[in-house]
Amino acid sequence: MAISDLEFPVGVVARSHSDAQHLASALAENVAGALCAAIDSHGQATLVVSGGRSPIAFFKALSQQSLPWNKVLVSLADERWVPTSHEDSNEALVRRHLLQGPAAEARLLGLYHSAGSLEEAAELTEQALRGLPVIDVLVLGMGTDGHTASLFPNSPNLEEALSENCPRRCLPMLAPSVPHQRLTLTLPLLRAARLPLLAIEGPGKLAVLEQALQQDNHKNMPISAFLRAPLEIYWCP
Ligand SMILES: O=C(O)[C@H](O)[C@@H](O)[C@H](O)[C@H](O)COP(=O)(O)O
Repeated sequence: MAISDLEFPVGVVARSHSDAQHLASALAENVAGALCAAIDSHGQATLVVSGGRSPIAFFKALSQQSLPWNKVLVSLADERWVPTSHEDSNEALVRRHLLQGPAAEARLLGLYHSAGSLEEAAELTEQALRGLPVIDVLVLGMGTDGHTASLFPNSPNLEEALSENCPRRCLPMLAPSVPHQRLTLTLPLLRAARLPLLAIEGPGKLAVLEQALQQDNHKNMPISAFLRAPLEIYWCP
């Protein structure tokens, strides 16, 4: 099966790439172009990316793009509630693979805060995110359970985080995989992105995407809350 076999809502564009490196290069060029357009339009650009393993090639390709990186603010769709020195930290991943070379000049608004509890940390992140402009470019990933960001099925707070009028920008979440404690941006903030992109790889995730399209159940497969216009999907076998 290929992504061209799937039926998407109007306004959702899905493209297949020959392999992970070609996907990463195409995604990096598209994101760089959108960041430049945002800077031309309103003087700065806000990029929100996801963590995990898949984005590393994309981060490396994007970091080498020539653009006014000093006018770019980078933040995260979610974070593991671990110190930024921890190997599982998404902030550390972004600093290690994206904020290098030309992109080292970008500013980073991380989500991690040390606190007595995950809930207290989420409150601190909520305050910090009050300064986040409208997201110009959002790059989401997807897990094989249909989660995106840290919007995990069956997680406490999921219903609130997926609410269209959720008053919070950030909520604490629990993941089935370690590190269990997470911080996630919520649906209204993510959905307000001017250019939302989804990057997934492999036949397994394509099957999950097909299931999410068929079920259209945000609680069971949170990714389905984002399978709507405008969305560009990048996939490779
Ligand atoms: O913190 C994270 O892990 C990500 O933000 C998460 O939402 C990721 O996008 C998916 O879990 C896919 O991860 P992989 O790219 O590693 O499959």
